[in-house]
Amino acid sequence: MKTFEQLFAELQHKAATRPEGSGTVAQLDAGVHAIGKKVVEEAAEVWMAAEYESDRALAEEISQLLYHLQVLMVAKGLSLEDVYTEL
Ligand SMILES: N=c1c2ncn([C@@H]3O[C@H](COP(=O)(O)OP(=O)(O)OP(=O)(O)O)[C@@H](O)[C@H]3O)c2ncn1[C@@H]1O[C@H](COP(=O)(O)O)[C@@H](O)[C@H]1O
Repeated sequence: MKTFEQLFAELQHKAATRPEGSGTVAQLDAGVHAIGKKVVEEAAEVWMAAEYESDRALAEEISQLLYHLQVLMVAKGLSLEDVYTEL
C-alpha cells in the first residue's frame, strides 16, 4: 500500500532517472495530449464502475485515475502544493 504523496514522489523520481521499462516514462514521452486522453478515459471508467461495478472495482479505477492525474502533474511540472493550495 502507498499514499498519494508516496506515489507522487515515486513518479517524480522516475521522471528524473528514466528507468528502463517504466510506464510512467513512456507516458511522459507520449506527451500532455496523450496523458490527457488517459485522464478522460480513466475518469469515464470511474463513472461506469460507480454505477455498475463493485466498490473494489471502483477503488481500483479511482487509483488509476489518481495515477494518471499525477503523471499529468509531473508532465506539467506541478507540485503537490500547487494543487493542495486550491483544495
Ligand atoms: N499506480 C500505477 C498505475 N495505475 C494505472 N497505471 C497504468 O494505467 C493503465 C490503466 O489501466 P487500463 O485498465 O485502463 O489499461 P489499458 O487501457 O489496458 O492500458 P494501456 O494499454 O493504456 O496501458 C495500466 O495498464 C497501467 O499502465 C499505472 N501504472 C503505474 N502505477 C504505479 O506507478 C509507479 C511507477 O510505475 P512505472 O513507471 O511503470 O514503473 C508504480 O508504483 C506503479 O505501481
